[in-house]
Amino acid sequence: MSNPFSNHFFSYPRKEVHMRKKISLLGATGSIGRQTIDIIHSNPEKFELESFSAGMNINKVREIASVHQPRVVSVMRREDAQSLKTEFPSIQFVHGDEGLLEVAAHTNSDVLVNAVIGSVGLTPTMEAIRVGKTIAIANKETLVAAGDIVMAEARKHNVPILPVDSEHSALFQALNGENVKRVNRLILTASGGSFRELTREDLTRVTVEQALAHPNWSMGNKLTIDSATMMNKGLEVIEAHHLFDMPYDKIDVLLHKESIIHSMVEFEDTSVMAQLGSPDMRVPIQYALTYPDRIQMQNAKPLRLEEIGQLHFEKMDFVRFKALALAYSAGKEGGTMPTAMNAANEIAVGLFLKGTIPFIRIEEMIERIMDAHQTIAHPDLQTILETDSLTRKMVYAMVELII
Ligand SMILES: NC(=O)C1=CN([C@@H]2O[C@H](COP(=O)(O)OP(=O)(O)OC[C@H]3O[C@@H](n4cnc5c(N)ncnc54)[C@H](OP(=O)(O)O)[C@@H]3O)[C@@H](O)[C@H]2O)C=CC1
Ligand SMILES: CC(=O)[C@@H](O)[C@H](O)COP(=O)(O)O
Ligand SMILES: [Mn+2]
Repeated sequence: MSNPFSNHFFSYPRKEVHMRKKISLLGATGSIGRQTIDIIHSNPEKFELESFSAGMNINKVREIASVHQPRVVSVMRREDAQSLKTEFPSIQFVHGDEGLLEVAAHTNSDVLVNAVIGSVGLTPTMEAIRVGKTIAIANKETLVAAGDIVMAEARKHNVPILPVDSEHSALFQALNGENVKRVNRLILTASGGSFRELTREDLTRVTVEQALAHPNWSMGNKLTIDSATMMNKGLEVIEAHHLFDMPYDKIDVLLHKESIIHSMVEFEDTSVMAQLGSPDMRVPIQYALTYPDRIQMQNAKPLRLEEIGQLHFEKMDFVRFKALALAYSAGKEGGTMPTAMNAANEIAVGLFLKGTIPFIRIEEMIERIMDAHQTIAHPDLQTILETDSLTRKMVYAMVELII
């Protein structure tokens, strides 16, 4: 980059958002998806839902479709698409992987909000970048599985990748207008998740229900488990590496149980810029949609530090939170290793949620997959997709052997 103050994130002119943005939304029925719909619904003069995708929650699809009347909707199964078409004849219904591509890239939207869960978000994101859509990315697995390729494609097509994840939105805001060359380190805060007070011995006895009780955030099940294992922070370290082009030795994690400071940037002169707020994902979602402007938040939960009183910080313990150590190691290795780690995590978390494996086995399985994985350096998209698919099969085969 010739001008260090203007990478492709920060080169936008400072102006108010007057245009009514058309939005495509992957994962509309999920936690981020619903909050995105909430923002669109609260600001009809600013945003319009052009197209959306969902998986199996057809009742929620009906609800969103009847209120927003989008042009195109994708669902997972063909039979759902067919029956929805009879209920909403003016909407085009598509399905499956092709449907995700159609919603993400082939409708008349300005912005793709990628809020689907898992690396299934990768191919539609690549396609949306190729046709020049701005990407608001919540779906961290896409960047973990293929960050080098996604960011290179975004640079090639001059497409902004705007962070939605709360920590990355915080870093993005703290870096706004700064010289990224003067950064000492990025400091990602971590709540510690549902089991932050437990020892590793305690973790052998925890239940799915306990794991799903996050202390600060209401999120989808997979992410809530990732937060409890601390793999979420590992995925976020890799996400930050790609989004901000930052080496791993300049990305730290700090335990901060209140989730009020969403992350920080320390500069060479020792100044630290932090972004604070009540835990409310609508704030980073809306910021990604209005950037570089800001608009009022409906039903806001303003931060009142005098009511909170104290904020707490602790050094990260990489022995206790082994999944974070695995993620740093996968990120530093690069190539297909983060792809394999991510795929192993997705399957292992799914197995834990179904009650097939105990909580502590999640990280054990990831470690075994990483030990066995032969990293391919500088993979292309096809190699990434093959690694993802092969790793999933390997995890299932491993489970057959253990149970
Ligand atoms: N929730 C949060 O607060 C935050 C989330 N994120 C990230 O955002 C992403 C979404 O998270 P979250 O909203 O919690 O997830 P949810 O589980 O709540 O929602 C997932 C969405 O993806 C859909 N979906 C699931 N599998 C498929 C599939 N195979 N094909 C098509 N659609 C599918 C679901 O459809 P359906 O329900 O209809 O089956 C649903 O709409 C994740 O990457 C997460 O890490 C990042 C920061 C915060
Ligand atoms: C809200 C959000 O961004 C989540 O990804 C969050 O980071 C989970 O919190 P912890 O992983 O810190 O528990
Ligand atoms: Mn996060």
